[in-house]
Amino acid sequence: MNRLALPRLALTAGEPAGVGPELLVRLAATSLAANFVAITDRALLERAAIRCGVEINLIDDDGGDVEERSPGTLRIRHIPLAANEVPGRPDPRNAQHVLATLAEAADGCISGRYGALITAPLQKSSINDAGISFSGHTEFFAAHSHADVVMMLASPELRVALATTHLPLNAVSAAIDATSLERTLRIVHNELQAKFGFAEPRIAVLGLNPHAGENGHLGREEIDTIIPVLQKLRQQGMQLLGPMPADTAFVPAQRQHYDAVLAMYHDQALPVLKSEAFDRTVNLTLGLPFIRTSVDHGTALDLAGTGKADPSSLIAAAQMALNLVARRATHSSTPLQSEGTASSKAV
Ligand SMILES: NC(=O)c1ccc[n+]([C@@H]2O[C@H](COP(=O)([O-])OP(=O)(O)OC[C@H]3O[C@@H](n4cnc5c(N)ncnc54)[C@H](O)[C@@H]3O)[C@@H](O)[C@H]2O)c1
Ligand SMILES: N[C@H](C(=O)O)[C@H](O)COP(=O)(O)O
Repeated sequence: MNRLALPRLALTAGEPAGVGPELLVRLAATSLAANFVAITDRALLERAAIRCGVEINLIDDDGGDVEERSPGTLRIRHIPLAANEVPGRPDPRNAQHVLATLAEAADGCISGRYGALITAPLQKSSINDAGISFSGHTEFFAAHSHADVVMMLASPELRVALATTHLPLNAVSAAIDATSLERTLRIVHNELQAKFGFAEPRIAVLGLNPHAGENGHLGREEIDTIIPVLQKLRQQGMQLLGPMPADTAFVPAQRQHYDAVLAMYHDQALPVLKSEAFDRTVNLTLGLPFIRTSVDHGTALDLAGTGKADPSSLIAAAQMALNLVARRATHSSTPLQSEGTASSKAV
C-alpha cells in the first residue's frame, strides 16, 4: 500500500434479512477515510440502499488502492445470496452465503488484501437452523485462524472482556479452569498494551458467584480457581484486581481503579455496556492475527427493511478499526478510547 492510500477495510453484511445490509449502506454514505470493500451480494446492497433512501455507487473491487473515496462509494466483492432476503425473516438457505462471506473476509485479512474487518450482525439461530454448528463470529474466526481469542466490548468509557462467550449458563462454571483463565488474562493484558496503549494495564476480574463467593459460602470457584490464577499472574507483574463482586464492580467509585474488566460470562457484564452506551460500543476480537471489530447489537429483525436502524455502533466499529490500523502501522503511543477514563500509564 502506498503512503497515501486509504486503508482497505472489509465489510460483511451478516444476516441478509437483518439490518446489516442497511447499516453497510449507511456506513458507506459517511465520509470516513477508508476504502470500504463489502463482501456480500450486490443486489442485496442495492435493495438496502433503496430502503434507506441512500444513493450508493457500487464498484467491483479490483484489489487496488485509492487515495480518496466519495461518500456513497463502496467497492464490492460479490458473493451471491442463495435466496432473496425477506426483511425480518431469516432464511436458513442463506446460511452458507453468510459463512462464505466471513471466510472470504478472514482469508483476505490474513493474506493482507484487507487491513481490517468490520462485521455487521448475523442471526446465529438461522445458521443453526441450516444444520450448521455455529455460535458466533468470535468462535468462527478463532477456529478459522487457529487462534486463542477473547471477546471484548468497548465503549469510550468502559472495556469489558469475557472469560466465556456463547455458552449455556449451566456450562459456564466447568468452562472456567485455571488454564483457560490464565490464557484469557494473558491475551487481555497483551492486547490492552498492543491495541490500547496501556503500559501496565489494570484488569478488574469479576467473581463468578454473588458477592464473589462470599468467602466460599456462596460458591467455591473464586477460591479454587480464580484467586490462585490471579496470585500467580500478579507474581509475574500483572496488575489484577479482584475477584470483584460483579454487582458493584461498575459503580463510579470502582471504575477509576481499572482499565478493563474481565467478566466470567456474557450476560454478567454486557448489559452494563449495552444499557449505558448501546450506540457507541464496539465489539472486537482480541488475539486474532487480524483486526476485527463489530457492532454491539444484533440483527434487529423488528427494524429490518424500515431503513431506520441506527448505524452509530457500526460507524464506531469502523472508526475503531481505522484507529487500530493506524496504530499498527505507526506503533503510535496514543491510547485508544481512554477519554473519560482514569487510565493507567499509557505508552
Ligand atoms: N455481532 C453479531 O453478529 C450479533 C450481536 C448481537 C446479537 N446478535 C444476534 O442477533 C439476533 C437478535 O438478537 P437480539 O434480539 O437479542 O438483539 P438485537 O440487538 O437485535 O435487538 C435488541 C433491541 O435493540 C434494537 N436495536 C438493535 N440494533 C439496533 C439499531 N442498530 N438501531 C436501533 N435499534 C436497534 C432492536 O430493534 C431491539 O429492540 C440473535 O440471533 C443474536 O445472536 C448478533
Ligand atoms: N456477544 C455479542 C453481543 O452480545 O453483542 C454478539 O453475540 C456477537 O458475537 P460475535 O461477534 O461473536 O458474533
